[in-house]
Amino acid sequence: MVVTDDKIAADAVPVIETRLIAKSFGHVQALRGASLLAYPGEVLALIGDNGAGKSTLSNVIAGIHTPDTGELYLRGEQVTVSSVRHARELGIEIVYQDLAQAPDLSVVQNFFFGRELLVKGPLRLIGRLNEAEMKQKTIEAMSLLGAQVPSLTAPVSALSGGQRQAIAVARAVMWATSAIVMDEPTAALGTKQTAMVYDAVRAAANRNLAVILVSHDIPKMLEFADRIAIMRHGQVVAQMPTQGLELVDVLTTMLSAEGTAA
Ligand SMILES: Nc1ncnc2c1ncn2[C@@H]1O[C@H](COP(=O)(O)OP(=O)(O)OP(=O)(O)O)[C@@H](O)[C@H]1O
Repeated sequence: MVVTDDKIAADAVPVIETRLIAKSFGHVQALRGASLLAYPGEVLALIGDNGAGKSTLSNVIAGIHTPDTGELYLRGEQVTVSSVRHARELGIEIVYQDLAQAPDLSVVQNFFFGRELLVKGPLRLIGRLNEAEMKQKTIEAMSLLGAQVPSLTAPVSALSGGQRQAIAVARAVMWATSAIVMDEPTAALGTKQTAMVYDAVRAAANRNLAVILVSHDIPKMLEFADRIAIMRHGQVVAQMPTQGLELVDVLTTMLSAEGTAA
């Protein structure tokens, strides 16, 4: 079931579309024909019971897993995403729940990890990092999201979980040009820190990225997300706008949708 949303123009092209993606791990069929649409400027919550396939589908979009069958489309063009690096080249970033960052590196170094800017200019400077420009770009990205940290040069291990996660979101926003996939980005956080990350997520969507947000917090997703996609047994069984949607509707759909794919 796909319920159309008034906010999405009828001719809008999804940033991300998965069509009938299947993925098995040994004998476990994690995805059995998962079809999902994510549009620019929206937060799409991906919900479902444990083992429904949310992380696997996210990981396929982010290039971590290669699907066995099925297709992935980026702005209407079919793509084969061969690695996380390739996904990044296509403008798709992933933010993990485990605050995956290099703890001993600074905020700036984490922002530019693997993508360091080098000084341009005379031969004697070749190979040197352009620390001033990297710092400036980091400040811009953080302020864009309203994220604040005590120091950009201290190791990230010295920061709170919320600050680190806000950095991870800001970093993804800085590099993403199409979509950000977030797998339970607030799972390890307290209330205040969670609010900080949600603010950063909304700011990302406001920059016209599609944000696919895996979450177990259905009430929060009903309030926060623009649309919700429900997964069950490796399929997306419903996608609908959250406006006017009640928790009971979602739970009913989750329970009654067995065997029907979107
Ligand atoms: N790397 C893997 N190796 C083997 N089985 C896996 C692997 N990743 C996922 N699975 C299995 O695939 C199924 C779907 O898992 P997935 O993590 O995608 O579900 P999920 O909806 O994200 O669950 P949860 O909410 O518990 O995180 C599960 O049965 C899981 O055990």
